[in-house]
Amino acid sequence: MHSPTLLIMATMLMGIVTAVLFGVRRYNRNIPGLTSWSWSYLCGFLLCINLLARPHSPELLNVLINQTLIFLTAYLHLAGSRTFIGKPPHPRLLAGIAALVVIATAIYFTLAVPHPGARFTIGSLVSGILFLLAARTLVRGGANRYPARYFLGITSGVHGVFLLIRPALFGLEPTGVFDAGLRLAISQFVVLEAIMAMVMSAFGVLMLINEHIIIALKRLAERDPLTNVFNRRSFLVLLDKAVSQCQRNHASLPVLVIDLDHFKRINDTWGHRSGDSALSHFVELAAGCLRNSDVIGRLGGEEFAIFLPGTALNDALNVAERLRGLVESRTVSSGSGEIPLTISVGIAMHLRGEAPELTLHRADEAMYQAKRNGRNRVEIAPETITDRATS
Ligand SMILES: Nc1nc2c(ncn2[C@@H]2O[C@H](COP(=O)(O)OP(=O)(O)OP(=O)(O)O)[C@@H](O)[C@H]2O)c(=O)[nH]1
Repeated sequence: MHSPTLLIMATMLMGIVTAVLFGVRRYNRNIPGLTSWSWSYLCGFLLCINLLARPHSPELLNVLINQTLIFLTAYLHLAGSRTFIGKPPHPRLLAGIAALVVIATAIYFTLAVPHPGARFTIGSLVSGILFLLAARTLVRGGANRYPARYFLGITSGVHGVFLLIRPALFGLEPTGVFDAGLRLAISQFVVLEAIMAMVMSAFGVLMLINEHIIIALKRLAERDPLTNVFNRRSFLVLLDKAVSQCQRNHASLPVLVIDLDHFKRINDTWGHRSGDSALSHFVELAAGCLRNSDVIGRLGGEEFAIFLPGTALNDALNVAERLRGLVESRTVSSGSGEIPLTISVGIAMHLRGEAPELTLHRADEAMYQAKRNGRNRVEIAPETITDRATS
């Protein structure tokens, strides 16, 4: 294909992808990495325009813009990938030094020792390394819940490797008609590869954004926004599953219902914000007492529930007592002062064949019994439901 046509095609594609990414970013500013990726594509788009303008602009200016944009495209791709994975950006000083080396060598190989091949090689090597670093970040990254990071990682890696080896392709100096033709074919392949890498990376970025939005929506639907534990609906779904599993494995399943004592008084005395802090404080303490397999949820207001799969009644009682003691011993730090807090806990063991809601109900009854018996205590539910007396 005609080289300028290829370049025009690349410019148009780059422009479209840049516009799409900036459009997505406008409505999703909290997606990590998206800002850097959008700017990376913008730099790629400007790079294409600069290449198109090469015959009509002063050489040094064109070369400087070119090398800077090549560096920025790759560096911002790396920065976006690191941010998305949750890593801090690379030290600015290091990035600044790398950029200076690229620009200084561009000036040197334009004014002092004119050598387009050397400029091309340095630009390719630096951006190749940056793309490989981005690939490593994405593939190794800790965010296992985003499968698309492998796609973007592999795409970045393949492009990075190609950037490293492509200067060697141009080492085939044209000495005759055949070599000149080969050289043209290689240049066209370089542009085609860049287009392919750009389109694939854009797919990868958009797939990652999609996965991020789906996970965020799922989280919103499943979690309590204040304490980040499961909401009532999700807790009941998980309890249902745990009941089936424990019945299959003949394992015990204690359910705890926990209520913060005199919570209204905390709100009335220290303010609603302090009440919110007390809720988060309790969840933090509870999380420290639980195993990975234990599940905590907020049933509503100041009432929480926990189930402990495979735990015997005595051990569940120990966990509940430990939590009760911990909450009693640690005041809630709020802007208005140190707030004392206690909890009342009810424990019910799931009975074979019993509906999960009924187990939860018996634990709730036991919790109310704890309230009636003076609060700041743990009660175990009988195996049958008693009528609730007023607290
Ligand atoms: N700050 C805050 N308060 C809440 C939230 N949800 C419910 N509440 C308040 O929690 C209080 C619960 O009060 P009550 O049901 O009377 O219970 P209590 O004061 O804890 O009394 P006992 O349970 O009998 O110890 C109410 O004042 C609710 O407005 C919340 O998300 N944040």
